[in-house]
Amino acid sequence: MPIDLTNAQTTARVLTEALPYIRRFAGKTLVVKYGGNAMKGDDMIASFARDIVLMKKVGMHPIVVHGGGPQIGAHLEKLGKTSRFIDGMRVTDDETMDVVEMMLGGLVNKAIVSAINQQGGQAVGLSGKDGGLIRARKLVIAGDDLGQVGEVDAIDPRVVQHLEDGGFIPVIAPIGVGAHGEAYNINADLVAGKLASVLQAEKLMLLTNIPGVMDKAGNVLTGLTVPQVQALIADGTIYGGMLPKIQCALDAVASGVKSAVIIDGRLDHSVLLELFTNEGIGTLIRG
Ligand SMILES: Nc1ncnc2c1ncn2[C@@H]1O[C@H](COP(=O)(O)OP(=O)(O)O)[C@@H](O)[C@H]1O
Ligand SMILES: CC(=O)N[C@@H](CCC(=O)OP(=O)(O)O)C(=O)O
Repeated sequence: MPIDLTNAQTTARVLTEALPYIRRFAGKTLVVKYGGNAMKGDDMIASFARDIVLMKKVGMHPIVVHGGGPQIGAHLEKLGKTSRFIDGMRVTDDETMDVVEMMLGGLVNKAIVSAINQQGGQAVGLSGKDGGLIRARKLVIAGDDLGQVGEVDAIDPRVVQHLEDGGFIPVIAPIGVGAHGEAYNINADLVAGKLASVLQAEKLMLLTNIPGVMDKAGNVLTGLTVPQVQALIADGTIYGGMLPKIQCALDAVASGVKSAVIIDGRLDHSVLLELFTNEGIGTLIRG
């Protein structure tokens, strides 16, 4: 339900409710993964950017990791190429890798950087190649060759920490660099999860195009423990693109990230509603 901030009483209530959360997260790093399905159109990106800038202004350290799967797909289509996916990963030949690098490192990254700067923030766009941020190796799945699809080998967070210290908001495209300087296409959820672990982030927020993890009847499961997630995977309630996402969330909380949340990034102010209200939104996973 949208909040009516033209009403003074509502505004006062919202601010009173938000204050303890602002204090709690001040000075803390939060990794926000912005999925390609939640960035459909300038208004959605502007709303996301407003939330990120507000986080920064009240003293948090948001770090954005973005996807762009649909945007890559649309461009490949223009070139007459259709993608094949194995376990949610786009099989990436050399030509596809060029498009991934152009779309993620270029167009999508700069659209987010620009939107944040428009809202009064100071964003800096990076790919995993910059400052040696993401070292990657080829992802090997038994029986299949995914081409230039990578997995994270190591993260060197220094460039991100320098940007944080300087008051900038890092915006990271999920491209890794291999031992010989070659580019790898990495699922953005994987990068966000690993970065959150390495930075020991307070929270990992995964913004997608569904209201949260749902049960078989379509109800959003607002809170999940690790054993509950395992049961939902085992009985097939969680499948497809949700599998790598939930796995990243589990890995992150297992490695010390306080919590991970899967929320609907298409909602106006989804990030603020999750962070600053008692109920929050989406599905929260704790260790
Ligand atoms: N139990 C579940 N609850 C919600 N979504 C699920 C579930 N199991 C599978 N999914 C699928 O996972 C999708 C989200 O993953 P994905 O499309 O990869 O997101 P993104 O592109 O934002 O990373 C949902 O749109 C839905 O189709
Ligand atoms: C290997 C692999 O599949 N990489 C993804 C990278 C982008 C991504 O993860 O984007 P979303 O978060 O919007 O899905 C791809 O090529 O689509």
